[in-house]
Amino acid sequence: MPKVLISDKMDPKAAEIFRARGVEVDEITGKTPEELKAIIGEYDGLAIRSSTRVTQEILDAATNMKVIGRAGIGVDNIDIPAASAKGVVVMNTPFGNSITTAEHAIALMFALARQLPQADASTQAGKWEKSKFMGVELTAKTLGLIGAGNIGGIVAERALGLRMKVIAYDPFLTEERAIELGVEKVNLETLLARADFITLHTPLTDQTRNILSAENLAKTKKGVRIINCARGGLIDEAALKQGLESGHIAGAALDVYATEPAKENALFGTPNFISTPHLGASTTEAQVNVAIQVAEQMSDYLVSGGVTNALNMPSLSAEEAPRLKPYMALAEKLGSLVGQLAHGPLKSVAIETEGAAAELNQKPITGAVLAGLMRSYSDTVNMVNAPFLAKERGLDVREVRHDREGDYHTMIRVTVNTDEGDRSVAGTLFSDAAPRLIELFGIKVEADLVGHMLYVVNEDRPGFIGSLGSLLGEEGINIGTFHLGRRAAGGEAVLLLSIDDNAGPDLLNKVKALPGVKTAMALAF
Ligand SMILES: NC(=O)c1ccc[n+]([C@@H]2O[C@H](COP(=O)([O-])OP(=O)(O)OC[C@H]3O[C@@H](n4cnc5c(N)ncnc54)[C@H](O)[C@@H]3O)[C@@H](O)[C@H]2O)c1
Ligand SMILES: O=C(O)CC[C@@H](O)C(=O)O
Repeated sequence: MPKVLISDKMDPKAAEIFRARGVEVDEITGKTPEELKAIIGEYDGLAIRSSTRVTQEILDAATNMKVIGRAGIGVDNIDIPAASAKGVVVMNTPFGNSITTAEHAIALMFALARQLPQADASTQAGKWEKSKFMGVELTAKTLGLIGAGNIGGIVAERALGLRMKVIAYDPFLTEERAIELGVEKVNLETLLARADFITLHTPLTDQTRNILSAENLAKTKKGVRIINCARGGLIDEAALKQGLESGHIAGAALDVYATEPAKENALFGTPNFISTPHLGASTTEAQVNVAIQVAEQMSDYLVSGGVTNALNMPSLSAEEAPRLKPYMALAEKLGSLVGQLAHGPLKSVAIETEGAAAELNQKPITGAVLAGLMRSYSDTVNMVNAPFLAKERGLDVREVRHDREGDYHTMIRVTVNTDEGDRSVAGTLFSDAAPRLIELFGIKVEADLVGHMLYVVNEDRPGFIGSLGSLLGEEGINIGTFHLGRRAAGGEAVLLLSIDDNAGPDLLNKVKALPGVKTAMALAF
């Protein structure tokens, strides 16, 4: 039974779902990195929010880890390249807390416009400072969105309902989507110059880090109010403080900080500054949503191989997964066969599908071929990290889906190109869904690719099979299955034998010494 650790505070629904789906679960929160490292090796899955940092070190200790699920959106607390390199799927729940976070941004906008926290504190202190808290209306004001994805889009909708004018800077926002949202697409300079309120809704990337730098803050309209419910690091906090103190910036409300937890921050106590402790996603509804979603997604993956909302792997629904399973087994075996047989550095790989295989999601088939192919280079390769490894090695990967009807109801062909030219293998699924090789380097040969195998290329001449059989008998090697193919009578022939043990170098040398043998190799599947 797969085992998952929930290491951040999460709605109890998550554990309920894991258990109901046959996944064992431990909830252990508040561990230090060292403590987490000591226990993480036991688990196949890790479910987190934003407190647990999944670093290279944690991943190194996570020897059984298959999937990390983030109950939320931002994955900047996970070292995704390190997880990918280890073959660990990283998933998030991209929509479960969007409305809640958008509402928090709107709440902070109102709080800034009417200085609600300050007015509350003053009134409860018995001061009744009615004239001190003169606010501004939102109606007819311009809201500048930096980032108009899921959350930015919802904020825009709500702001339009408040009769604000919404302008958006987002290099990936199409004109069509901007029209659909009812926002005006502008460049950053224009947004800075025109917005009365600016709200940030981008991830933290190399492009967005410090997007509200000292220089950009200086370009904002005097009296601007700024809201950040996205990520700390998007705003230069020192420059923001200066802007608030000088009065150029009329107010700022932050939910997120460059360093979290922000138990201390230079902004605290600055006039017109409002602060919440990363509460954007903190509503009952959002936490139930993300807990359910993360547990369902992770269970699907651990139990049936379904992949949803993965950041380092193509999606594969839980319904598709069982249909694809035998094809992926075939694809992996073909990749492995050609990887073991091809000599020299691989330059490209083409994966062709025909018949039923061509109607399926191709990405998992490609991932499985690459995993098989790369196994010769890495013991830890799987479908998740194989495409990354292939890319790292500069391997050109091509998928071709054929419409044509072939001899088989379904077929996958894998062709690799090396210094020796193209080498191709093809396979099919028999009615029992068992993968079978049907062609090897242009020679028709039908074989199961299982366990230890001996691959021999020889000249097709009478008596050869007998002499090979005698040699194996003398060496005490038991033959399981025997598959034979030849290019033409008297031409090149291929033998694939399944044997009980690995063929060691001594045996291979003896096989190679038999008359007419061109190649002999041990294969393993
Ligand atoms: N405070 C919280 O508790 C909380 C809760 C949920 C999400 N978040 C954060 O909110 C952010 C937005 O989430 P989302 O679901 O809307 O993400 P999203 O991916 O749907 O949208 C992000 C948008 O940013 C845009 N973008 C990317 N690079 C940009 C750039 N250089 N300049 C301008 N725009 C750029 C993208 O095109 C996209 O439209 C994320 O960082 C997420 O982690 C915070
Ligand atoms: O889990 C949380 O409380 C914060 C989540 C939020 O930052 C996110 O990116 O989804």
